[in-house]
Amino acid sequence: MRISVIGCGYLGAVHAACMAELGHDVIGVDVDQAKIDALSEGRAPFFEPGLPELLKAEHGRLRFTTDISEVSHARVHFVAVGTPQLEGSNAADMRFVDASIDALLPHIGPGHLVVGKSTVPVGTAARLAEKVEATGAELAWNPEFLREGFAVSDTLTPDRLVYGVRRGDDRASDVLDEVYRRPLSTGTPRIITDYATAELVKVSANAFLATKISFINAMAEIAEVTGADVTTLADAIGHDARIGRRFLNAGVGFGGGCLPKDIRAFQARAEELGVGHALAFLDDVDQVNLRRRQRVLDLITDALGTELAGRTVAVLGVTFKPDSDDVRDSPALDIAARLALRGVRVKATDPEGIETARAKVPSLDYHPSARDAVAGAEVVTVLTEWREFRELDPREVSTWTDARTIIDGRNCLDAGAWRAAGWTYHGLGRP
Ligand SMILES: NC(=O)c1ccc[n+]([C@@H]2O[C@H](COP(=O)([O-])OP(=O)(O)OC[C@H]3O[C@@H](n4cnc5c(N)ncnc54)[C@H](O)[C@@H]3O)[C@@H](O)[C@H]2O)c1
Ligand SMILES: O=c1ccn([C@@H]2O[C@H](COP(=O)(O)OP(=O)(O)O[C@H]3O[C@H](CO)[C@@H](O)[C@H](O)[C@H]3O)[C@@H](O)[C@H]2O)c(=O)[nH]1
Repeated sequence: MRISVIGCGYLGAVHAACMAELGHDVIGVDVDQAKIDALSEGRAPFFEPGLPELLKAEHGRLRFTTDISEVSHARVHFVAVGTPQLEGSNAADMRFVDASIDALLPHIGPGHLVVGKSTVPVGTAARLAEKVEATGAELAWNPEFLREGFAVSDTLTPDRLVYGVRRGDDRASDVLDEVYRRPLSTGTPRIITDYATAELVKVSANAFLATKISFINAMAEIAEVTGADVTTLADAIGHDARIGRRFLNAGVGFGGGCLPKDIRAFQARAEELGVGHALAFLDDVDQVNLRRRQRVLDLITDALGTELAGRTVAVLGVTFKPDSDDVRDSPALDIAARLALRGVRVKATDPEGIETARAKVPSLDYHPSARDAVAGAEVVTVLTEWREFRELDPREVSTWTDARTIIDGRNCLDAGAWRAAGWTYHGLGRP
């Protein structure tokens, strides 16, 4: 099929490359010239495992452009532009979705299907359908559930596909079935529903995941005043199949370009709809999450005293999660930036996130390796659980620095091994 993908960021670039991998002819469009230049040269504009390989092996089926008129050759148009949090509000900023749909309209007509992938407030698809249908084209909403770090495999082998279509629009579902023929042939569940349900599936999934993380982080707060260990608690409750162990890792909490802004936008939309009370708990989910960042700052103050100016702290990991260079709403980078604001010399490192972090928080002292970052530090913190930090040998780290206080913001280290090597170990929600 001939496909266009409008918006080539973390979602769109992966989607475009994966659609080519599935055998489709794909044109990716973005307004960001630098991104398009990189993609056109076969370079991934951000770090995502597996994406460079797909960009190289595109078999002549993948092109990128800033010229939206080139989409007229395609028949299926995925919209994957950003929906960030509006400044000064919890709501989603819909400017990019609206602008991309307006830009598409002159180039589509009967036989074209526009497919929204961006995460949007419920009601968006119904609003946009009027514009799209006025050209003779159709609209579907096909929310995306990929995780950064696993974006390629999540797109090629999704755990489910959701199509939001106009009631009775079999053609839109048939076209999407054709697009996703390969994953469907391996038994991927597919749910065909209306626009509102599809939009809500997406934000409710993220709200549930955020709630699960904040639940365990709330237990961490209780563990901290009772001497209990939240990691053992998570293992124990996780054995109950109704609860499950995944997404019960207590630590500095959730960040990224999705969960934080999505739970806020969901609340904002519920308020607009007059049912804000139904999602009032998401405010607590957000607050529990943000308190975990303060907890790390408190542990550092406990170790160094309240006068932090002039002290030196090593921060291992600045991205919002491992295997990504994404620092959007990163708890790690937020903690580092708040330390720097208090006059701390923050020696930060990250396997892939130094440049993205530097662009946002230039005031940190960035280093290429953990060894360089910990040298001269008085406290060492691990704030993103990259494998190379999880596997640090505490005896070796002891030869790089005089520091003997380690704060494990992701509960990802072997506490016993660090203590045995002479370190004072602090996890989150652990004795
Ligand atoms: N990142 C993820 O893991 C992920 C997963 C599922 C869903 N989503 C959702 O997908 C959407 C995109 O997220 P992202 O992380 O890829 O954001 P992003 O900021 O990385 O990418 C958005 C891209 O859209 C481009 N853009 C903006 N206006 C445009 C226009 N008018 N025409 C063409 N391109 C335009 C931007 O230049 C940018 O490259 C959001 O709604 C997000 O919530 C993201
Ligand atoms: O037990 C856990 C699990 C995750 N996290 C944190 O939660 C955040 C989000 O993690 P994850 O959900 O793996 O990353 P994303 O790539 O942001 O993916 C989420 O957001 C995407 C965009 O909407 C969705 O498509 C995905 O399904 C959804 O998992 C990260 O900061 C993690 O460190 C925890 O603190 N504890």
